[in-house]
Amino acid sequence: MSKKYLVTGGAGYVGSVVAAHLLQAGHEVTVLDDLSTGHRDGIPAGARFVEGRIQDAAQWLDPSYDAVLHFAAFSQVGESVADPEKYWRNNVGGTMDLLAAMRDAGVRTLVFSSTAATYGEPASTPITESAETAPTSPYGASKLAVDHMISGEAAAHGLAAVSLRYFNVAGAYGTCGERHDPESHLIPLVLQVAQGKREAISVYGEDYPTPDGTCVRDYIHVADLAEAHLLALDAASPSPATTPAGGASRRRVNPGEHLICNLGNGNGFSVREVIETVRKVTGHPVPEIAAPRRAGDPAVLVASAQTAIDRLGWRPSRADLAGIVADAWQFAQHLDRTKES
Ligand SMILES: O=c1ccn([C@@H]2O[C@H](COP(=O)(O)OP(=O)(O)O[C@H]3O[C@H](CO)[C@H](O)[C@H](O)[C@H]3O)[C@@H](O)[C@H]2O)c(=O)[nH]1
Repeated sequence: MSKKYLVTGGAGYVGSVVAAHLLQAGHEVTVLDDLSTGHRDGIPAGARFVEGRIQDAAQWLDPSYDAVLHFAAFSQVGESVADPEKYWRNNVGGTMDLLAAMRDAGVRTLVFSSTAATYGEPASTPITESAETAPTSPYGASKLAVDHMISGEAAAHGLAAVSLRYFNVAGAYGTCGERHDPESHLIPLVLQVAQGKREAISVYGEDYPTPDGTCVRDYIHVADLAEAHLLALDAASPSPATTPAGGASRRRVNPGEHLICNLGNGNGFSVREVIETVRKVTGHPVPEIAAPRRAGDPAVLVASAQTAIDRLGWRPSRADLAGIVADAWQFAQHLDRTKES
C-alpha cells in the first residue's frame, strides 16, 4: 500500500538515497530541505520538494502523512568543535520543533538518522547499543541529545520511533552520492586523489594500536543503509506497508517505544586498506602522506548490527569494500561529467 512520507534533509547524501528507495517502493515523498548543505539536483525525481527549515515543519506537516524520516542535520565533527552552538540550535532545537509539529499533526511514526558518534571512544568492539555513550564532539552529543529527546517523546506521547546509528556510510546509489564542501570523508577524498584533483591523501596517524597502525572503520553501503530505513518504517508503522523478510524473530515497534539500532557490516577496514582498494578499483596511483592523528578519532569503530538483524530483519548485501568503492567511483565520475556539461 502506498504511503506518504516527509523526508527532512532529502537533498543530502543519505536522505536522497532513502527518498529514492521510498519512491521506488511506490510511496509518496515530500522532501523538506533548506539546501544549506544539500543539493537541489540530488533530490530524486518524483519527490515533491519544499525548500524550508525543520524549525518551520509545522507549516508543511499535516495528518495526511504516515511518518517522518528525519535526516536534516549538520554533520561535520570538526565544525561542531569550532561552532558547537550551531549544532545545538539546529540539530537539537530544530528536532524539538519537528517533534512538536509531528505531535500537533498527529504523525506518530519517526525514523531518525543517528550516528556511531554517540558512543565516542568505545571500550570494546564490536559496539552494541548497550555500550556507554560518551560522545567526543558536539556533533555526537547533539545526536545523542536528540535520541534522548525521542525516547521521552515516545514514552510521553505515544510516538513509535526508530533511531538508526550509522557507522561509516559510503558508496553511492545512481546519481545520489556523497559530496560535502569542504570534503572531509576518507573515500571521497581518496577518489579525488585518484582523479588527479588532489596531489596526495593524508593518512591521519600511523601509530594506532591496529594491525597496520591506521584507524579501522566499518564502511556500510548507503543502499544497504537505505533498506534498513524502509524496514524500520515497516516495523514502526501501524500497518506494515510491505511484508518484510526476517521471520518470526522480528517484532513490531509499538507506540511508546523507541528502538535504537546500529548499522554497520561488522567488518573493519583500515585507512591503508581503503587507499589500496581505491588504487585497485580505479587503476590510478594514489600517493599518500603521513600526517598527525586527527583529534577525536577513535582507533577502531566496528558495529554489532545484531539488533537491526533481529528486530528489523535487515540483511546487508553490499558489504564488499571494493564494491562500495566502485559505486563511489562511478558517482565521482558522474559528478565530473555533469559539471563539464
Ligand atoms: O583525509 C583523510 C580523511 C580521513 N582519514 C581517516 O579516515 C578514517 C575515516 O574518516 P572519515 O572522516 O571518513 O570518517 P569518520 O570515521 O571520522 O566519520 C564518521 O564518524 C563520525 C563520528 O566519529 C561522524 O559520524 C561522521 O559523519 C562519520 O562519517 C579516520 O580514521 C580518519 O582519520 C584520513 O586518514 N585522511
